[in-house]
Amino acid sequence: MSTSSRSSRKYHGSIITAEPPEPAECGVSVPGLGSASWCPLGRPLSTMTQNIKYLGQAEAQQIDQDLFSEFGFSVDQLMELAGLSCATAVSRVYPLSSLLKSRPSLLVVCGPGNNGGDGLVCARHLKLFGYEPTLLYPKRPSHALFQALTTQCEKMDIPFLTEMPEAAVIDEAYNFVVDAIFGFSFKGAVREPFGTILDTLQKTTVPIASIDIPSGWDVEQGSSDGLQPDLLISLTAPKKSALLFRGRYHYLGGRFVPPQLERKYNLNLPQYPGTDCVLQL
Ligand SMILES: NC(=O)C1=CN([C@@H]2O[C@H](COP(=O)(O)OP(=O)(O)OC[C@H]3O[C@@H](n4cnc5c(N)ncnc54)[C@H](OP(=O)(O)O)[C@@H]3O)[C@@H](O)[C@H]2O)[C@@H](O)CC1
Ligand SMILES: [K+]
Repeated sequence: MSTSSRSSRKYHGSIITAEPPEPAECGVSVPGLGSASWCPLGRPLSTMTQNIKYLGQAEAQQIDQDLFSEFGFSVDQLMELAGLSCATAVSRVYPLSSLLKSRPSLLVVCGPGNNGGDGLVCARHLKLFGYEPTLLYPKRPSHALFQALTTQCEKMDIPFLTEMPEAAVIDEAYNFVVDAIFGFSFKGAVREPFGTILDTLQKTTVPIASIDIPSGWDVEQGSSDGLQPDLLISLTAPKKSALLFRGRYHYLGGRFVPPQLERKYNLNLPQYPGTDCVLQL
């Protein structure tokens, strides 16, 4: 199991990036973010983002409900924006020009809920951005939305695997993995087939980009021996477990929160730059 820490994880044969800066090197002024300060867990927080609210599981689910009921959004509307944010963050962190493998290949692993739906949307946008995603979608809900998202990916010639490859095969074939298995509704011990899938992901050495929450982590408490993604894309607002994230890149996405809802939950969201749909925290 690769429970590598922020500073020790090495990525083999995939991405050209410098080693992440040690925390001491992060405590400097970051262009565009103002001067950084430190949270109790030792992660730098810019003055712009240090008041951002980290959500508990119930609160994240309540906000989700409010968006759909009180504020009148549909799931597919928000999922499209969430998935686009994820594809945008991924392309910023792993630009096509940085990939070492001859093809810009990546694996997207999707779970049975809306986090998996975000993964399907993300894969579709990454394909439009010039990447070559492959999907693994082992447990597909019968809901029409997920069937439509699957059809859209099939029609864009995104291949679907029938089973999870071995870790060594993933390292060989893909530049990185997008983890869209579980989001803020994950609870309890991991059930199959996702236990085996997560075990395999932990053995890979290519970078992992997790959508909303590193899959398998408790939404509030995290998981000290679980997945350690390189990139985390928090959607709407980060969840409490994000305070324990030790990867190199933390982005915020899902720029669809109405100001009235932001005020209701005191989210204190940072201002997205210009028209960007993502923001690096
Ligand atoms: N408002 C927002 O911010 C927006 C949020 N969005 C996204 O939605 C995500 C939340 O989606 P969600 O509520 O569908 O939950 P999520 O975690 O994907 O899946 C839960 C499913 O997983 C399963 N399962 C659970 N525990 C398990 C276990 N231990 N072991 C095995 N399986 C387990 C269980 O399925 P079951 O097994 O019951 O079929 C359950 O139904 C959120 O994180 C964000 O990515 C955007 O799309 C739009 C705007
Ligand atoms: K995830």
